[in-house]
Amino acid sequence: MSEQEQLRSIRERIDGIDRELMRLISERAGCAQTVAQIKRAGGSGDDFYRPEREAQVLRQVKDANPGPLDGETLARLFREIMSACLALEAPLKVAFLGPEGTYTHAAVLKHFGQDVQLAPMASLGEVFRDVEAGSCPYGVVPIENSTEGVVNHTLDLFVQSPLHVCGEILLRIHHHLLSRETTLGTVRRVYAHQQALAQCRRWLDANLPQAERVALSSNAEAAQRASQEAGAAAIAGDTAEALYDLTGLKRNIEDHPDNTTRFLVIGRQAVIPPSGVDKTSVLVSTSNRPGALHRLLTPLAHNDVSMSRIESRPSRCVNWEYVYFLDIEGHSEDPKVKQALAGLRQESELFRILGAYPRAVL
Ligand SMILES: C=C(O[C@@H]1C=C(C(=O)O)C=C[C@H]1O)C(=O)O
Repeated sequence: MSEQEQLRSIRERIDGIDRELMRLISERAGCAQTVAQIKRAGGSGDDFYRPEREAQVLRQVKDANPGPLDGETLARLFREIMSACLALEAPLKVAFLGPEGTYTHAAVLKHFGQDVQLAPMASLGEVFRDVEAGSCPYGVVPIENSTEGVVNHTLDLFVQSPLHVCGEILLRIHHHLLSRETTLGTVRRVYAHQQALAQCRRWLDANLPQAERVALSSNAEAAQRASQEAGAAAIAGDTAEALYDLTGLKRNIEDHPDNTTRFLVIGRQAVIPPSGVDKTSVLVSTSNRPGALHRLLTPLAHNDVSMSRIESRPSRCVNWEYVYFLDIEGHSEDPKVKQALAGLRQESELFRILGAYPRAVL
């Protein structure tokens, strides 16, 4: 067979597979519509999103992946199929720290897929308020970065808010130097969010020591300025690069190659049913007595429950008193975790389960 004949034959096979895929995806979408009818009849209101079920579907895809695509890639494709199916049941609107082009925007798309409705907000406080008021059922906020640490403002907002954590998103952060300029030599000013400036500090010191660094409220705003100003560059990611039509003067300038930001999905739903691989976040406080923190954490050790994170913040009520944010492996309804939480509750003055939710799959 000639090369042309071989290609024609294999492309006919691909066409056949695509028709079959189309039929199967449409059949799947029809099932999602039936699910919507059942949920409506059961009085679920308009919130059809089920984080635990979506996490299970994505995990099954990764576990059963026959190759040659890697599990992550296959799961991303299924992420988009589910996003389209959910949009058919009822459109899902998500508030996030805007404007469009921020890393939080990228996190929203990674977690909810392209069919989500975007509601960009001007500040973290507005994201919380919008979800509290019910304008959006869910919101997405940054909580910590592997290089720069915790986002204190988000933690403080949780203390005041009745909202819960419904999910987490891990996003590898790649920073690019974007500009209208074509060489580093003509860049006199670099705009970025203060976190991005910090995450690229060493690269900037080595490659643009003379350029002025200007912190702005978001990387997207930085990209917008760089697109309008001669001699300016911005540090931002892929989403901003495409949106503001800038060229990447230098790509991946983050000082740590595994630079990752963790985001939380916030919502009004108190506890998400167990997905099988979950986390629980709690907010506790204790009096300022010797051994208080030790006593607080003892129930976790006694019940063999791992804590993956602890952060402290000033209580803002009494000087030198602190509230603690704990992330625990497992779901608040798992027997071991339930017992550990009961012990923790007894030892603490303030105790609130912020949420139990699926661990990030993608
Ligand atoms: C179809 C459902 O509704 C939504 C869509 C899902 C999907 O397409 O697989 C999964 C969970 C829900 O967010 C369901 O609850 O099963």
